[in-house]
Amino acid sequence: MKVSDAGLPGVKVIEPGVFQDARGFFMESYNREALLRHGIAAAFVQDNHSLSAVPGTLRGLHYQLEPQAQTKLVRVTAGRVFDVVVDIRRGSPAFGRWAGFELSADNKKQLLVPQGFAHGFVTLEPDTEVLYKVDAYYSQPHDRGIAWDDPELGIAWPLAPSVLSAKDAKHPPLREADINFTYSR
Ligand SMILES: Cc1cn([C@H]2C[C@H](O)[C@@H](COP(=O)(O)OP(=O)(O)O[C@H]3O[C@@H](C)C(=O)[C@@H](O)[C@H]3O)O2)c(=O)[nH]c1=O
Repeated sequence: MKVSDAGLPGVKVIEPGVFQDARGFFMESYNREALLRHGIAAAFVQDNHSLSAVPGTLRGLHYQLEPQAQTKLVRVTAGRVFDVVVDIRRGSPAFGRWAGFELSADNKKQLLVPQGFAHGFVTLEPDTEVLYKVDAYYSQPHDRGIAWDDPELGIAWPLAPSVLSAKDAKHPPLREADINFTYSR
């Protein structure tokens, strides 16, 4: 397993070791001890799985408020996404900065999204399936979003969304977002 820093503080790209043979492949998609060796101590409590049928489906940008903030470990098992994280921890030197990563069933890369980051993705292929672990349970009252097209974020999505939920069409820009994360170095 290879773990690399990925442009924003605490964001990491994880590349599991993949064993290919005549049957196909085998990999450990999650190993708590191996992640601990890289300082990733999140105690995951829930696994999520979504299917987006149409390329250009955009989900995001989502986060949960404290005390239900979530670390997310995101991967793709079918298709391909452009996955985006935004640092929304007030006081962070990277506040408002975004980073984007291609995650796919082929590259098997995983993205570690720390608490205090908004997260979203646009699918680049039909029938794309995204799986992710979270370390706090879903809580609808803590569920919040930021506009995917906030001009102050200036996210360079590789394609314009063709499918967006009614909820995701109505999020405020970061400047007006409800945020209660504290940044500590
Ligand atoms: C996220 C979530 C949703 N739900 C329900 C609420 C709703 O009825 C239905 C669909 O929810 P959403 O529209 O919020 O699903 P979706 O837009 O896929 O939300 C997800 O987007 C990505 C980008 C993330 O980062 C995730 O944390 C999550 O916010 O599923 C749960 O029961 N548990 C959960 O953990």
